[in-house]
Amino acid sequence: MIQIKNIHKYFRTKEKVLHALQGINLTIEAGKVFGIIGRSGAGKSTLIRMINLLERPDEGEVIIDGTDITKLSDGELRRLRQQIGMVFQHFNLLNSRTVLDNVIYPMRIAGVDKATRKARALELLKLVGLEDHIHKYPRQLSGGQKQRVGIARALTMDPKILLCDEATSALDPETTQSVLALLNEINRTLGITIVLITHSMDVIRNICDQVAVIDGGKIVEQGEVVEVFLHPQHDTTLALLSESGVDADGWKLFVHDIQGDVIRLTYHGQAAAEPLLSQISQELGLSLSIFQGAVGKIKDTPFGQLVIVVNYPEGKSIEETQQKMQTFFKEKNVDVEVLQA
Ligand SMILES: Nc1ncnc2c1ncn2[C@@H]1O[C@H](COP(=O)(O)OP(=O)(O)OP(=O)(O)O)[C@@H](O)[C@H]1O
Repeated sequence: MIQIKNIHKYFRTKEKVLHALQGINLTIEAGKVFGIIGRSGAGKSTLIRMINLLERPDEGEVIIDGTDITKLSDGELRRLRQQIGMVFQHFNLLNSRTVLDNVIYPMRIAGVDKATRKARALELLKLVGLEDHIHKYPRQLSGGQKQRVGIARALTMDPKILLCDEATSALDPETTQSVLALLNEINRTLGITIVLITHSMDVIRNICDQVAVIDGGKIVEQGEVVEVFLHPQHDTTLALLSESGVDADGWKLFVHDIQGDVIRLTYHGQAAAEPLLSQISQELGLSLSIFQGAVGKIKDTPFGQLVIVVNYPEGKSIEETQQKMQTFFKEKNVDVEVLQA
């Protein structure tokens, strides 16, 4: 487990002092994929680099499996860093060395014997799907292939933690998907904790279990990805979601044409597979129209979010029908918000 406790970081330049991280607290459970999202300059890189102390905090603690790593000696820190792999946005490969040599390199520095390091490199290059490219040089590879080399290299010392610093930002959408799928597989099969930073909600939605939203050096929202996606609280989260096409307020465009109650239904898991709308409309004689909808997957969880307009049948108590509708959705674990009545 990684615990970041009340971290502060200041950058001092000639002109000013910048308070880049302002009291960050995070708990990252072992074996999870944890995403940190924020805009440019929010403090993401500074924060992720605290986890292997490439950046040192001015205040606060970074505790990994019970040890405050800010208190380690240089030798202890060197050993700890071997357990923390890192993947970079621009791959950071050695251009004059082959793919195989790039992966062997960190093991050579760590003093692993020749036969072991070659066998391990070949095994990892197979894992990332590059067994046919081992004698090529980085310039002969696509962006996605270069990142796969970066990932293989990060895994050489059997790390417990993999830090991904904007690992897919330089890649096109299709290649991004395949690299994220690889990271997902590594997390699942090897049980490695992954911490990634990104400015893309799609990356978070695809592979993260938990997310923290950082803005101006502070965490403004954090939680399970499903919760943060479906019930965002902070303006920054809403803005980031809206930029990635999840616009919770689109229905307002039609507000003047709407007659009836406007209701947002949010559901995930089992409820996504049930014909809830036809069931409730038949049971209570409701007239329902869908004004806005999003259905999809958040990591492995199917979800749906619908904005519907409800008109109640004549001759029955509206309050009673509303009550029955609320009870029905509650029993099905569907969250109901009345947006306009
Ligand atoms: N070594 C440094 N010296 C001075 N200021 C720095 C230094 N490193 C980062 N900063 C400043 O700290 C703030 C946070 O930077 P950081 O790189 O962590 O943000 P980020 O969210 O990763 O941004 P990006 O997405 O653009 O990489 C920024 O205002 C940045 O200019």
